[in-house]
Amino acid sequence: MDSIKVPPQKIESVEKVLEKYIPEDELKEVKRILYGLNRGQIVESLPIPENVSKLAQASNFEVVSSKITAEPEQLRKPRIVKIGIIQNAIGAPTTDPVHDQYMAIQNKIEKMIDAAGALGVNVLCLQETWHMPFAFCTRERYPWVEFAQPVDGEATQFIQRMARKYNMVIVSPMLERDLVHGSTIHNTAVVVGNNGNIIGKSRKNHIPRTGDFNESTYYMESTLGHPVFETVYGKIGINICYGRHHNLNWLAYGLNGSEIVFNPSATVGELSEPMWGVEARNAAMTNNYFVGSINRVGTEHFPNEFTSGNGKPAHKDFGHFYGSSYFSSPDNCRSPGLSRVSDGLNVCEVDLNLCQQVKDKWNFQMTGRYELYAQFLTKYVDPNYQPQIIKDPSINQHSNQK
Ligand SMILES: NC(=O)NCCC(=O)O
Repeated sequence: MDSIKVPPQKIESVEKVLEKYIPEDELKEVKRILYGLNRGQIVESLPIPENVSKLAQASNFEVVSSKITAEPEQLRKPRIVKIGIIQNAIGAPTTDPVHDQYMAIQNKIEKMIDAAGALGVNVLCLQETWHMPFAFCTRERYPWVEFAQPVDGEATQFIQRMARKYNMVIVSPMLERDLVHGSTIHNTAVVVGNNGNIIGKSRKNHIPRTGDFNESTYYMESTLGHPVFETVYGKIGINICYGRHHNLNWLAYGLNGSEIVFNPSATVGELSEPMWGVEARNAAMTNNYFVGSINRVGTEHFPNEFTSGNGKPAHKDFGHFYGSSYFSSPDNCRSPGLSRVSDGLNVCEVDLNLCQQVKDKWNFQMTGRYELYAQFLTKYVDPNYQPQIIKDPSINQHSNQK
């Protein structure tokens, strides 16, 4: 299909390139340096059962599975949770009728959730506004706003059915139309409990104003704070896409008690790919929770040209969404990633006890000096704030330093 074609020169993943060219013994060392160790070992990859492989092959998506463990404790049992993340291309051209496009994506997602169910996934998160193309580049209202749905609309009802079917908590990032507040639109994540109940919603805290990411044409920043959802499988926060560039945003989800933070995203190679493997890992390490980073995949072509005031010629696509969804662990290691070019399900079995164990080892919360920063930020947001700069008095005494 034209709208999701991937140019042949695109590499499938950095990992595949490393595995192809680096000899086995050196590869282990390269992986240790780049991906870290979990309790002294490279993160263990788990085999994919045949029924899941067959399903994935038939529906053309990749499945990756791994395991991150914690030390056994005397007083607490292990808290083993299987976390899943799904990345996908759109399912139909952006010129098709809105509801056909939605159904094409839902049909793909259903098979991937079936695979997650077969793997025993407990908590699953989909990509940012999973039920539509990421059309915000266009700044056109119609038909794109027609993809927006109320929190309890068709997309959520589908997710609720799947949650019940597999006893799974599912985070469903979607374009929400808030019927109670002037039918405004929001970039939202709905958290559906394992009984199919809607536990609540979180919204995107930071809206990008960069490149083609013209989302502020459609919706404003969240006013819901940093909610953390206590589910039967652990405490979950959702830091939607561009929020990953904001360290205080990650911090707040951590201070509210998250054990898993999802970062459902839509981002393109030219803009952010070197940041992708760094930001979430840093957040997991410094806040001592697991992070599931999800990026959509493929190139989405839109019918009309658009520009974004950045000097680029008018164009009809964002560029390539590079997928590469992966997990970061509180102990500095990370899981293997999904491909840069195809749909995929990444599953990681974790022991949530690791969060507390790493907190006790590094003491970042104890040494955090939050009162210092609270005072600083209070002063900083005062319009009369003066930056605390101590200038070298000798600077202007030298004629060559003006
Ligand atoms: N979806 C979104 O917020 N994208 C912004 C680009 C980025 O943060 O990489």
